[in-house]
This record gives sequence, C-alpha cells and structure tokens, in this order.
Amino acid sequence: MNSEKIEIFDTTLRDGEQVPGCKLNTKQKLIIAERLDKLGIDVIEAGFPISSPGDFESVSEISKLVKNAKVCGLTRANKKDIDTAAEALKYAKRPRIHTGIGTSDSHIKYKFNSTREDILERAAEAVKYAKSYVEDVEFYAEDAGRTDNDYLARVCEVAIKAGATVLNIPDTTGYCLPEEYGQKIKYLKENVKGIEKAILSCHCHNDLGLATANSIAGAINGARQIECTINGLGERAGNTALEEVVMILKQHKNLNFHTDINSKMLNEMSLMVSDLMGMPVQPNKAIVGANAFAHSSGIHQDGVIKNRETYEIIDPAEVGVNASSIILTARSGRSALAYRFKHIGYDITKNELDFLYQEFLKIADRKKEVNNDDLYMIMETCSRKIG
Ligand SMILES: CC(=O)SCCNC(=O)CCNC(=O)[C@H](O)C(C)(C)COP(=O)(O)OP(=O)(O)OC[C@H]1O[C@@H](n2cnc3c(N)ncnc32)[C@H](O)[C@@H]1OP(=O)(O)O
Ligand SMILES: CC(C)C(=O)C(=O)O
Repeated sequence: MNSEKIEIFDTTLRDGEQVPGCKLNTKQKLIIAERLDKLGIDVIEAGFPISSPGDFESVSEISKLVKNAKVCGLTRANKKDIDTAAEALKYAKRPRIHTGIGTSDSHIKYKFNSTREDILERAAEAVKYAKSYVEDVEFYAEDAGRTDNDYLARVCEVAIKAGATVLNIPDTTGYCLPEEYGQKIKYLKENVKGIEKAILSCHCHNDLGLATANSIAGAINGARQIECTINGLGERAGNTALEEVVMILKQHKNLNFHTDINSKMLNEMSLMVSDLMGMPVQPNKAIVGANAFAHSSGIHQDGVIKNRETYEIIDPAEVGVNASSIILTARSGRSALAYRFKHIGYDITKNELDFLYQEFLKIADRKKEVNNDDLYMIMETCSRKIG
C-alpha cells in the first residue's frame, strides 16, 4: 500500500526564534532558510512580519530566496497584521498566511475579554481577509489543546467556510496527553462539516515532554501536517522536534507515512541551528545529541561491536552521523578496550588484553573518560611488563 505523505511545516525561524537568546538577524535567517529548503521542508514559517522591521525584512528576503518550499508568515486575527504579512510575502513563489485567534475559554475570557460568538466572527473575518491576498491560508485555533471539542469544531467550520485550507490545532500549552490529542483530531475529522476541503495540522508544545508523542498521535488520527522545529526549539519547553518526527515516521514503516525530508542532513541542520542561535543541544537529545550514537557501558559496547543493531535502532549514517562511537569509561569491558586499541593500531592477544584491562581499570576509576593518550600510556607501561 502506498504510504501517505505528512507535510513538514518548519517553525524554527518563528516559534524557535521566540526562545530567549535565540534571536536571529536577517542574514542568519537566510542561511537557515536556504538549508531548510534543501532539507525538503514543505512549509517554512519565516517569521511574524508585523513584529518588527527586522522580521518584516527577514520574511521578505526569505520569500525572494526560497525555491521549493511554501513560505509562511504569522499574523493575529486583524487587518493590519494580515496587510503586513501579505506585503512581506509578496515575492514568495508559494506564499501562505497563517492567521488565527485563541479559542479556549481562558484565552477568550482573559486575553480578549470576549465571547465565543465574537471569536467565531473574528476568525471568519481574518481568514476571508487573508484569502483576499493569497490562496493558501492556514488558520490556527490557539490553545486548541484546552478548547472544548464541540466549540473547536464550530471554529474549524467557520474557518473552512471562509476559505482556510489548513487548520492548525495547537496544543499551545503542551497540556494534552497523546490519547487525548489524537482523539481531538479524530473528533474534528469526524464532526467538522467541510473538513475534506482542509488538512489538519499539529502544533504541539513540550511543557510535559509530550510534543512529539502528541504530534504522532495527531497524524495517526488524521492530521497530515506536523509543525516542528530543529532541535525542538520553541517557546518555553519548546516545540515538537523535527528530527524526531521525521525519524519516527521513517523507522515505523507500519504507520504507512512518509515525509520528503532528506534525513541525512539532520545532523548538520542541528549543528548549524545550534551554532547560529547560540543554543547548545543537550547531549542526550534524541537523534541529534552528541550521545545519540555513543556507547559507554561494556555490555552495550560488546553488543554493538558484534552487531550495531543490538543497541541501535537507527543507522547513524541515516541522519548524517559518520559512525557510532565507543567511549571508554570504568563501566567498559575488554571487548571495548580491544576495539579501541585496534583503532589506534594495536592488535592484542587475549592474554595481553587481560593484563592491559587491569591497568585500564586503575586509570578509568580515576577519570570520567579514558582517551587515546591514556591508551598509549597504558600500552607503554604494560609493554615493558608484558615484554
Ligand atoms: C502561541 C504563539 O506563539 S503566538 C506568537 C507569539 N509570538 C509573538 O508574540 C512574537 C511577536 N509579537 C510581537 O512582536 C508583539 O507582541 C506584537 C507586534 C504582535 C503586538 O505588540 P503590541 O501591539 O504591543 O501588543 P502586546 O504584545 O502588548 O499584546 C498583544 C495584543 O494582541 C492581542 N492578540 C493576541 N493574540 C491575538 C490574535 N490571535 N488575534 C488578535 N489579537 C490578538 C492581545 O489581546 C493584545 O491586545 P490588547 O493589547 O488589545 O489587549
Ligand atoms: C501561533 C500558534 C500556531 C502557536 O504558536 C501556538 O499556538 O503555540
């Protein structure tokens, strides 16, 4: 059976850039946008054009630069934001305006001091107005994760009727459980009149560490676009990590989904974004962390040396990492030690290995990691004794 495509909407340059300390200038945004386009992203959310003259310029320049992806600009549900986004996107080959409004009772009451009926009207007006500029209008129901499903379905209906082609269902506060978020998408698929005219999109935040799981649950239940960022960057605890979504869909073939992302570029993308944003990636980050393919305990190392698949579900080459690494620590065994000695040119016998291993453990117990210099020293000390 042919697999279905999940569109990848990258918001590194918009939601990712909202992270304190991660602000980018136009030149930096252009470097990232050019690589995102090569990576195979379907939609690049380039910024929030009304936000500042600098961000307007970034969206405008990215619109001129990007060849393949759709370029998207975010707006609130008002004319001035939409006018500004349309102006910034005017050079884009495939422009998208992303407009919307908060729909949870908390947002309606506290942010807007408004009513559900008024929000329905404002949603419809914004979509219609955006539609007067571009064909491709995405509508977001902010805080959809905490919005009552019946009301959310009404919001989606008015947005579709006004011309929205993508309906973004953000779990803005990262509150939902995967089952709950998946059921929300299913409910909308089954209860929104005209839903066949639009695709549903997941935009999940990571406040409870569930952003990726929720996005996958959304896809399983009918969403066909996932919004995500390189390294999972984004407001507060971040967004769904692009590299995680792409590799989950690739590894779990039974889900019967595919993306157009060139996974071999994931590692370089992660390093580039981390570098330009000045935001280090935690070493244990899935897929792109420095330790994602590093093995440091003896039993695992022995397994990986015999066959990589014993402890790795992804071939590192698939995500652009040269090879797995065997890190020597006091938890390593003889197998790893022999492997690393071989790596620096020493083929050792079993008896020699027993001897070298005892010396190795003395050093390993004093250090966090045993490096090649330590290995040369162990060899020099022991070769005198071994003879
Ligand atoms: C969930 C998200 O990530 S949404 C995107 C978040 N990103 C950003 O906010 C970054 C860009 N933001 C900005 O540069 C500024 O906040 C601006 C330019 C958008 C607005 O600045 P200001 O006009 O000074 O407004 P301020 O930020 O103080 O308050 C936001 C206003 O927008 C209103 N608003 C918020 N969301 C929406 C919406 N979707 N549609 C319409 N109005 C909205 C708020 O009610 C508030 O209006 P009020 O002042 O009448 O109460
Ligand atoms: C603007 C929307 C899409 C958003 O970022 C959110 O709700 O988290």
